[in-house]
Formats: sequence, structure tokens, C-alpha cells
Amino acid sequence: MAEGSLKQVDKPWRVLEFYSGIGGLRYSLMKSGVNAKVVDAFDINDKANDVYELNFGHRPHQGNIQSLTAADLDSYGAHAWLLSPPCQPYTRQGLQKDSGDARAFSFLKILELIPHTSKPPNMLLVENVVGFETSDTHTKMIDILAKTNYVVQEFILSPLQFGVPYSRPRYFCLAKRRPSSFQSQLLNNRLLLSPSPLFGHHDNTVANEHDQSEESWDKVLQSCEPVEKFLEFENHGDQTGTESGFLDSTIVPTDAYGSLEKNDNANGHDSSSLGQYLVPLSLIERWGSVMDIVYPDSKRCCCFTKSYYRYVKGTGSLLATVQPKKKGKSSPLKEQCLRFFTPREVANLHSFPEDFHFPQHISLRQRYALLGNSLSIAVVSPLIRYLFAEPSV
Ligand SMILES: C[S@@+](CC[C@H](N)C(=O)[O-])C[C@H]1O[C@@H](n2cnc3c(N)ncnc32)[C@H](O)[C@@H]1O
Repeated sequence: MAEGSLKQVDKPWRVLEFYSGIGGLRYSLMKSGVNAKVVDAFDINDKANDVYELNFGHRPHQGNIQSLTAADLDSYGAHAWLLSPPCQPYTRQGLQKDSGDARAFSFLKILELIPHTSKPPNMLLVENVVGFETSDTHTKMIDILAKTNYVVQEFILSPLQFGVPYSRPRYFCLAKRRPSSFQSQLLNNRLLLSPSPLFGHHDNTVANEHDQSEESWDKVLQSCEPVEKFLEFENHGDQTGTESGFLDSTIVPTDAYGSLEKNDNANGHDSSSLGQYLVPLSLIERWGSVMDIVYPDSKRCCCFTKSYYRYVKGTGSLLATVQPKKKGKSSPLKEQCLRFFTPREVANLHSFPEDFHFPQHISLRQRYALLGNSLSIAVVSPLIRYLFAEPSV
């Protein structure tokens, strides 16, 4: 086999997964259908590693990625690196210290090791928040990749563009080391907002979430499944609710917040009771005006962050379990029986497989935090398939 060639007929590609969290990249690789195996994973967070180990039977290296050396990396003989580094240095909520933020160091360090490895990976995939593409870490990344002979294609994509009613636009960088090349070389060095190239279309007819025209926006939303397909608890209220608009009062705790705290502090977590997900009236009264409310027939919900369930502002949508005659905030929120999406439902919106589980000792808050850090398999698996595909001759 010629050096650098992507012909890998029988043997699986060897893949390293950096910042592995709960394994979103590994699930995406599995779903992509590419003949590949994760030879090792790396994450500093022991709780994330507990979840990863339960689901994949392999415990990631629990250490700082910053301490890896070129010799360590060479020892794996990996063909591809998948990386989802921390996004706080680039988020609007973070302080945007960018490459000056200590959390960006390990990512820059690992990129800087590439020229020092004797066998640089043939392929790379990097995932991050929107905003990364204008950061100085991005400038440094592109510079290192160019100097080490990679060709790059970049994307900003959201699950909404893949039929999932979930707005979570993210930045992706795909890189291939020459002489390998992408299927569609016209797209080299471009930032694309449409998933069309992943499916072999180059006509940009698939609308994207950033296209402001109402027509293309409608098209994206219409192609999404309704939120109810992703729910684990059926709605209890009918279209108009009970006479008073409230659910059966026996399942609505008067102070559900206290009940949330109690459940979360418990050692084991029982995810089967709906009560712990109901939004207490005190929160609705205080924060109702900033809550994002969705209904079972909605075709969109907001990005769930790692602070979902701890805060309600900007952390993810809440579900109205009683649909009022008039949707939205023109009907009193306290009559719509709002609840949080459960961790299983967030995992469904991230397109995690049904057999994904949390170990019993991971608390409710930790589950939301780990899921909030993870990614959409519906988006990443076609990106991985496209990355590994060879151009037809
Ligand atoms: C954005 S999350 C990636 C989540 C992952 N893709 C998933 O599906 O869950 C970033 C992860 O990087 C880990 N991390 C952050 N800095 C690290 C470092 N210096 N070394 C190792 N892991 C680190 C965090 O613990 C976190 O799990």
C-alpha cells in the first residue's frame, strides 16, 4: 500500500477519540457504517468515563490530553483522530478568552504534535461551537493543518437539517492528508452551511438553518419529525387539558423544585417518575417570560446545554404537557403543565441509540451536564462517512 493511501480493504481503520465524554463520536463512527475501530479514547472526567465504560466496555485514558507526547500518539498507529475539545473558550456565555483560555491549551498542544509524529493521521474531524470558526485557535489550527499537508473542508450544520426537531448548530472541520482527497474537491477550503455534499449533491438545494429566507426555513422545519417522536413519557393532558387546565393534581408536587433537589442528591437515580421533571410554579412565575416552550407537535426545540435543569434561561426547551387552545405565552404557562425533557429524551434528540444507558450512580444533574456536552449523532455520522469516503476514479 502506498504511504498515505486511503485503501484499507479488509482491516478496520484505527481511530483515536479525544475528549470522548459519553462517546458521541464513537456512536457516530458506529452509525456511519465505516469499517473502523476506536483503538483508544481520552477524557479527564471520571463521571464521563464511567458512562463510556458502561456502554462500550472500555475505559478511556483518564488524564490530561495536554500530557500526551508524539511518541504516545505514534504508538497507536491511528489513521484518524476524532476531536471534540471543550467549547467554553469560544462560547458567548464563556469569557471568550479563546487560545488564552487554559481549556484551549490541550487542543492546540495536540495539533502542534502532528508534525512531530512519525505517522500523522490521514484524517481528522474536529467538532466545536459556532464562533470557533472566527477564533484565533481556529486560525492556528488551519495554519498547522496547512503546514502538515492537510486539505480542509468545514461545515456548520444542525440536526434540523437531518430531520431531527432540534436546533444545535455546530462547527465541524474535516481534514485529509495529501495525497488523500475528498469526494468533492471543489469544496476544499470552504465553510459550508448545507449538508448536501455529504449526500453527493452539490446543488445546495437543501436549505440550511442560517439561510434567513422564510421559504427555506419552512422547508427545513417541515422535513423534521415532531418532538413527540422523541418523548419517553406520553402526554397526560388532552388538547385542552382538564376543566381547569391542570393535570391531575396528584402528580403535580406543590414544590417540585424541592423534589428535584431531593432526587438529584440521592445516590442512585430513578428516572422512571415523571414528578421530578415537572417545572415548579415558583420557577414559572419568576422565569416564565424567558422560557422556551415547545409542544409535542412542535418541529423544533432549543439546544440543551450542560446547565439544563439547573437554570431555565437559554439552557434548553421545556415541554408543555397540556396543550392550551392557544399555544404559546398568550395562555397562562402554569396551566400548560411544563416539564423538563428527561435525559433519555435529550439523548433521543442527540440521536443516541436506545441501548445507551447511564450507570445508576450518575445523578440527574450529571446526566444533563454530560449530555449537554455531547453531540448529535444524526449530524456527525454522515460527516464521518464523507470523511472516510474516497473519490471515485
Ligand atoms: C465538549 S465535551 C466532548 C463530549 C463528547 N464528544 C461526548 O460525546 O460526550 C469535552 C470533553 O473534554 C474533556 N476534557 C476537557 N479538557 C480536557 C483535557 N485537557 N484532557 C482530557 N479531557 C479533557 C471534558 O471532560 C469533556 O468530557
